[in-house]
Amino acid sequence: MSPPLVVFDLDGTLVDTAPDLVASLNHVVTQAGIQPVTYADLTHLVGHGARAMIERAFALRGRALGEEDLASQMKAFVEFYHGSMPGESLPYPGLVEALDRLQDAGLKLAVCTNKPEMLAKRLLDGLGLVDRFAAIAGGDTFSMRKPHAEHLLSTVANAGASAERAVMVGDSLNDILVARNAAVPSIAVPFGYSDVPIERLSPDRIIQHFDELTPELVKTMLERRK
Ligand SMILES: O=C(O)COP(=O)(O)O
Ligand SMILES: [Mg+2]
Repeated sequence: MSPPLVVFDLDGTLVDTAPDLVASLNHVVTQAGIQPVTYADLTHLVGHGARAMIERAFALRGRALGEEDLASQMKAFVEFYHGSMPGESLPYPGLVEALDRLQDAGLKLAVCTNKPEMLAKRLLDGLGLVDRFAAIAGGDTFSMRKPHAEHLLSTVANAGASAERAVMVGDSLNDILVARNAAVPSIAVPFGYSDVPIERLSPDRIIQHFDELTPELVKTMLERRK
């Protein structure tokens, strides 16, 4: 039997990327003469990939971007964000200890994020976490992304695991939906960037802190789905 696999979302789940996302977004929007975005705006902006984030940030201030403008703003954003990584972004409290615990018990780990793969890998590398994961799939790794089941199922396959032995941990709607679409149990964390209280998304389990993420919890959730 293949070892259990714990698949994590990135922004708002593994890492608090808010300070650098806000700074990088504001680097592009202020250059375009638009009012800066705030931390409070992030719950509406993050979770659907970098392109959608930029489009939404401009739309917040009533500015629609054509394809060409969007592409050049995206390029400026990626350059700035990539160049400043890992910046002030930090893993959430207890995360590293939780990863240790899971790995020590023989569980495998993976990342399924809508962030572009190159940015996800660079960020995790900057934080010394990249080698922890058997697979890291971004929003542009496959032709489908969260909430499409294929994003999670292909991440699981790339990690050499089986969907029957996987759980998904995330902070917002697309994470809970992708898990449901792929028939994988979901664990939600309340400290990320969801625009609605996560209870409303009906995850299979909510943990308040990574201290609660144990091999036993994962195994219990996998048992229950049989
Ligand atoms: O919107 C993004 O860029 C990524 O968000 P995610 O890591 O929460 O999927
Ligand atoms: Mg997230």
